[in-house]
Amino acid sequence: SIPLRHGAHRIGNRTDSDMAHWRDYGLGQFIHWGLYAIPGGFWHGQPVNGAAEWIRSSKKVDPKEYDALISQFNPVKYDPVAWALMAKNMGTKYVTFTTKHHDGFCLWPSKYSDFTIMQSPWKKDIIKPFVEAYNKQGIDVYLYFSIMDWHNPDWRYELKTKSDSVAFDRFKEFTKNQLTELLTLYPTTKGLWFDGTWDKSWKASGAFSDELEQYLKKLRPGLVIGSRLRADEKGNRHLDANGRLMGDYHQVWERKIPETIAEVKGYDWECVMTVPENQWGYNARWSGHVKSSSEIIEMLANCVSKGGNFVLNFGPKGDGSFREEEIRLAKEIGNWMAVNGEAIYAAGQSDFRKEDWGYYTKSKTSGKTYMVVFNTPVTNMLKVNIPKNQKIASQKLLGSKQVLPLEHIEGRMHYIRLPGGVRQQPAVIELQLISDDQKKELDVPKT
Ligand SMILES: COc1ccc([C@H]2[C@H](O)[C@H](O)[C@H](C)N2C)cc1
Repeated sequence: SIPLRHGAHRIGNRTDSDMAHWRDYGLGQFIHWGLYAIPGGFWHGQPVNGAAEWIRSSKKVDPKEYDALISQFNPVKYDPVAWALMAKNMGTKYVTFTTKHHDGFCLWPSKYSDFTIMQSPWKKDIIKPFVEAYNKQGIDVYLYFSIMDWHNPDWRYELKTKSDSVAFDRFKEFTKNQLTELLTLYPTTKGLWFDGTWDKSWKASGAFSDELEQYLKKLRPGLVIGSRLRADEKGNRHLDANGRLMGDYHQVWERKIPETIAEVKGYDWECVMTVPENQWGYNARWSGHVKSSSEIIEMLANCVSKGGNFVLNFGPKGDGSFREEEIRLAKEIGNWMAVNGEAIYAAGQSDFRKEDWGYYTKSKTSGKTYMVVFNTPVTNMLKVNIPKNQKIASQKLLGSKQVLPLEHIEGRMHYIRLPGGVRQQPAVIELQLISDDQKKELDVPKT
């Protein structure tokens, strides 16, 4: 292998309890909120193509004109307690919240910037009440932080000259100071979600990114940081020059889910997903396909069946309220999670062979296996191929606890009959399994 000083420092996944807790989340919420929510995808009354939180860049807005949005940021409907309750009712276990997106606007009172919530009419810390409200609901908080900062004059896309490097050295110091602020002001933060690290300047700063990660983890032992922060000294991201993951989990899954378990490569991972095709910040005009709760629940089960977490994004409006579609989605997902959460929470990949009707998950706590059924066959007969020396002791529909008929076909092939009827959401069947020898004991007639 290639000798690296700033590549992966660990072979395999983290084995500590903080990471085990992260693995068990199942369902998370992402929230993108900032100045971009004010224009909401429109500029001078015209819709702007691209993601709403990128409007400054995609519309090539004059920085002074864009930054002037700060004088309009007065979110009178911002209610972090209500936000946290909506997340709780959705069944959310962790939330990732934008502290600073690419535009450089800080939602916390940073001492190192003149472009923060304190210079807006709101004049109060947004992050602190958010963290308190979510933690009160038992939801862990992760902070999103964009390294790329369009507002900071020391930001560079690439380091061409000596003066570029001098400026970028100031920028790196600024970055480290802001991250220190965040971990100090919000000590219950469980992890940092980095973004804006694809440019040449950062890819040339592998050593710094490595030292920064080690510094942050020393400041907050147990902190969870994914693979979007680091570059190795050769400019590789996510995987180092030896193909090893740099970071605690794989963050490549942005609006995409691994097709096969092989693509997961055994790493911890999460998928982050938007409701419309590609809008993270509030956009007044959602065009293209908007996902239904059924589609989202299918993605959630898909991720958990492959050992990952699924994080759904919400983009509050400039005034701090949520749009109707997102409120409805949170409710519908929450209704399903209330009945079927045991198939998602502290669950992961099962050893059953994947079938067409949907996904298997396996609970790490109950040991039970779950069938999350999306595509009911016309026969209502669900194929189940039981792994070697295992037997199904019971098969019940979650929610109704109804025992379903099990028919042995041949060998390890069985059918479970799903009750007919039209369903809006996937059905979940709980399988209680026992090993063959256990079954023999059970079969021995009591003397
Ligand atoms: C260049 O393509 C990009 C760049 C950045 C993103 C940002 C989005 O603004 C959002 O913050 C997402 C999590 N992030 C990857 C998305 C696509």
